[in-house]
This record gives sequence, C-alpha cells and structure tokens, in this order.
Amino acid sequence: MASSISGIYTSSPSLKRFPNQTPPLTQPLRKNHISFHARRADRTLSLATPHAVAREVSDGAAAAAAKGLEKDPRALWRRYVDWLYQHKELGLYLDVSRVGFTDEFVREMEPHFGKAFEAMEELEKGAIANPDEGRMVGHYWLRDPKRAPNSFLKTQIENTLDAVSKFANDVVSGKIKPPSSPEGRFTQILSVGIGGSALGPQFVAEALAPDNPPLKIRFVDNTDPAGIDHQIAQLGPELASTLVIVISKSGGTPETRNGLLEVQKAFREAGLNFPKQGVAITQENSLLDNTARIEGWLARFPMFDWVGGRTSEMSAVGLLPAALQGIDIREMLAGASLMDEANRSTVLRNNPAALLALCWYWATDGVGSKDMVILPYKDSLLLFSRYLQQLVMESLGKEFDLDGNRVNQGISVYGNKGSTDQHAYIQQLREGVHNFFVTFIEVLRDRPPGHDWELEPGVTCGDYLFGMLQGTRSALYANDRESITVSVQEVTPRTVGALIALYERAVGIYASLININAYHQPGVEAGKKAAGEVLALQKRVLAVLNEASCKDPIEPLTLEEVADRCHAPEDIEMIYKIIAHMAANDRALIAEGSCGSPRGIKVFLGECNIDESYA
Ligand SMILES: O=P(O)(O)OC[C@H]1O[C@H](O)[C@H](O)[C@@H](O)[C@@H]1O
Repeated sequence: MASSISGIYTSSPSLKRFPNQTPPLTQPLRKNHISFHARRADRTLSLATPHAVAREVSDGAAAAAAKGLEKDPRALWRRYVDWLYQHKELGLYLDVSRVGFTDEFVREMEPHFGKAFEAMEELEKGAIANPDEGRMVGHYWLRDPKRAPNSFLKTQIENTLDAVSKFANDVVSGKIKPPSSPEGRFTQILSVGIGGSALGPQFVAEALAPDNPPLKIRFVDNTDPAGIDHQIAQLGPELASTLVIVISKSGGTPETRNGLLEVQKAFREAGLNFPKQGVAITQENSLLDNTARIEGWLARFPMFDWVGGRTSEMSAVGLLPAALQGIDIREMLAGASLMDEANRSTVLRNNPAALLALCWYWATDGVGSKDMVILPYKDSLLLFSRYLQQLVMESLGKEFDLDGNRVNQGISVYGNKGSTDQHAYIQQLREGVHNFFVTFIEVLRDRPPGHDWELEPGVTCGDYLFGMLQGTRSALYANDRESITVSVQEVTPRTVGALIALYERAVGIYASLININAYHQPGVEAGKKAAGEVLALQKRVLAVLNEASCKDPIEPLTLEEVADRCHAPEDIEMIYKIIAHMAANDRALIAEGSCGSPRGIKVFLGECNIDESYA
C-alpha cells in the first residue's frame, strides 16, 4: 500500500527576509550586554575583537554574575515565585530563578524578544525563514495543520497523519502481516536512519514505549558493520516478522543507504522478500523514494522540504515508529500544540520558550561561553540530551550570522540522567571549571498510583531521586552554578510532545536573538564531501595495488610508490591510513615491515582482480 504522496510544496523564490522587519541586532546586543556587565564589573573593557571581549566579558560577567547571584533564602523564594512559569493544562512548570539575570538585563532584552516574536510569527505564516536554502520552516504546522500557509499543505499534513495512523493500526492488528512469519504478524521494527532520522524516534522510544509494545523497535543508525550485524543477530529468526522502516529526508545519506543494503543482504540470505517488509519515509522522488516505489515496498510516507531532520519528530519520521509501538501519537501532537500556543505569547514571562532563550543568552553571554548540561532525573528521558545535541547544536552552531559576520556561534549540550550522573561528572560541575549551566528535568510522579512503597519509614525510592535532584541543584547554586528546572507531572506522550515543542521554539527564538539561521546545516556537507574524497582515493589505491598484484611475480609497493602511482604524493598519510585499515580487514597484505613503521612497509593485494572494478 503506498500512501498518497502528492507533489511536495516547492518553496517560492527566496524573498528578502522579513522585508518589513528591521533586522535583529547582531553584535550591539552583546556590546550592550558587554557594556552592561562591564558596568557591573566596574571595569572598562577595551573593546578588542568580539571574541576577546566576549571572553573577557564571560570571565568578568561570570565573576560579576557569580558575585551578583542572590543567596538570601527569602529573596530567592520571592524570585522563585515571581518568575515561576506554569502551564496548567500540561502540568508543566519552568523555574528560572536560579539563573542570575537581572531586571536591567531583562529590560535590555525586551526589544530583541519583540523582534524575535515577530520573526517567529512570520515564520509560522510561511515566510522563508531558512534563507540560505530558500525554504519555509513548517514543523509547527505538523501539530496544527490549519496554521499551514495554504490548503494544499494543510491537506498534505492531514492526509499523511491519517495514512500513518491507518497503516500502524493495520500492522498492529495483523491486518497487514509479513509474508512468511510463524507469528502471523509483525513483531519487530528495524529503523534504519541517522541524525534527525533516528534521534527523535530513539528518544521517544526510550521515553514512551510500553514495557510490552506491539512491536519492539531497534535501530541501525550508523555505517558500522559490526553494529548492523549485532542488530541483525539479535533479531535472529524474527527477521521474518520485522518491519524495516528506512528513514531519510534526502534519501541519499550514505550511512542510511549502507544500512539498507546490509539489511537487504540479510533478508536475501534468510530467503525473505524485503520489499514486502520495507517502508520508506523520505521526500518524494528522492533516490530512496524511487527505489521503494520501483521495488514495490509495503508503504511509503512523505517528508517535506519545509521540515528539517532535527525538527521532524512530529512528522511521519517520529509518528510512524511511535504508533507502531502503541504510543498515542495524537497525544504527542496535542502536547506539542499546547506548548506551541503558550510560546506564541509576546509577554516574556508568559512564554516558556522565551524564558529558556533568556536564560541561555544570559548564561552564555550570547556567544555560547558556557555549555548546556541536560539532567533529567528520570531514566526514561535518558536520550533527551542526545536528542537536544542535534536540535541545539546543529541549529545554533553556525560560522556566520544572517548578515555574513563570522560569529562561530553555538551552545554545546551534554548530559545523561540523574542521579546517575552525580556519580560520574557532577564533581567537576560542583567544584571544577565553571563553564556550564544545568537544566534539570524533574518528573514529579515516581510510579503509577498504588504501585509505590516505602523502603524505609516515610521514604520511598522516588524520594531519594527527588532529594538528589534538589540537593544537586542547591549544592551547585551554593557554589554559584546556575540552573533551570523544567518540571512535569509524569512522562506521557503529551508531556514529551510538549518538551520537544518547548525546545524547538526556544532554539528558534534564541537564534533570532543572535541573528543566525537555525534551519540549515552547511557544515555537515563539508564532512560528507571529505568522506567522499577518502573513498575516491581508496579506489585509486586499490587499482594501483591491484595492478601491481596482478604482475608475475607480484610487485609489493612502498607507500611512496603507491602515492606516486595514485598521482597523490601529498596524500601519503591518508594512503597509509587506508592501507592500514585494509590490512586490518585482510584486504591488503603486508609484504615487508609493519604498519607501526610506515616508512619501511611494502604492501600488495591478496588476489588479483582482473576486471579492475576498482577503477
Ligand atoms: O534524513 P537524512 O536526509 O538522511 O539526513 C540525516 C541527517 O543528515 C545530516 O547529518 C543532517 O545534518 C541532519 O540534519 C540530518 O538529520
């Protein structure tokens, strides 16, 4: 069954970005910020390069901020209450009281938030908010299709959601079944994808999958042959009842393609008919889409060019795997939609995403001078920080701002879960280099009603978890380490949807404050290109070694000879690495010397490949 995939919206020619808007400030805010902190630090700063100043400011600001952190319990309580954000319907709280921003700072930032809110409003109306790629940015429409800029897109979103829901129901109910499985129904999902085509589904599976889901999910999210073999081995005979979902927006990502080819090989070797167990989620007419269509895969679902990989969890990318695991995807969408509505407030204090952006700007001086440590005190949210690494760092980690200034922006993200991380690196956070701020994710309900018990009089296991979070928050703050706390009642599809929406919007607002495009990823292409060059060089090395190995007698070659015959003397080190990797996999043989002594090594191929397919 192929879902109805109609033409994808082609973005209109790149319009001048928000022609009616005065572009957001670029450096001045930081200078204001700098001057503000300079005043605070009673120091006059020689305004050297932005970085030097930012560095001096961040030291000065940190010192000033540290000196300025409120410590009086009564005053802190007032601050807590004054700044506490509550979303009643979601049961979500945001506490920013342990971040030391001042009233003056907030006043300075207000006009910039005003511009950010305007930019976000334009974005949601369909402006070209990704000017570098001439694209709209439409992930918010996925959970509120009526906000899409035209009926065509609205219908696409609604049709895709219906198709995803129907397909998942048919698989779970057994109406759609694998061609040759003793169970008579699909029992496993093997998701093949990387980056935004994996991290969201992985986070949501870890957070929300029931203990006994209708289909268990596992992931191939890399081109590591051993990792792929491990997943296939763990499936064993259940490969026959595995639904393989191949996810790739571009449809051409090498790691995902390799994963597909490896899995298809496993299907062949097991005598299984892959297309009858394969599903593709990709842009229409991509290489993957055409492959799936031509080979007659079980189903295809669209990805849209106006949804980025790192904001695709509320598209078929995240919704299909979730639905197949029995997760309520309408609730995920509802939670995200409620959070989106809250984040449309133009009153800073009533806008949780803006409050996060305010804290990020204050804590990192608007230049990423501190890292964002994500600490959920809940096992099921373990992968939230990995998910946020891509969402935050791939969005904000940019070399240039929208006016072409070199800014090398970003905020680094790390963290796992509490209280576990207290036994790993919290020592450094408490006493070591002060280069971070923490975001605690607190989940108030410890266990389903009626399932809790006291492991000592009046104390439950969850009380310990609660105490560890609060104790760590207090201990860090006592040593002038700032933190944010996001609290939810429990981990549900609705609150997970809300958390995703909260951070998607915070990233977008923060990006406006620092005047960068949050929706492209030029740096990633450089890595892909470089990898392609290594593989091209490897093919030349193989051709040269093959020619020498087909001689009689075989002619082992030195690295210099290989480099010369590849016409790449300057690449001798990469050639050495290529040969070392091939030798480690028995694909090249060392005739003399060893890889430890590159100068004396002589290599050849174990066999002569007369058709020279390496060329
Ligand atoms: O979904 P795909 O097109 O296969 O892309 C997978 C990933 O590739 C690159 O790393 C991009 O920077 C990511 O944003 C994207 O999620």
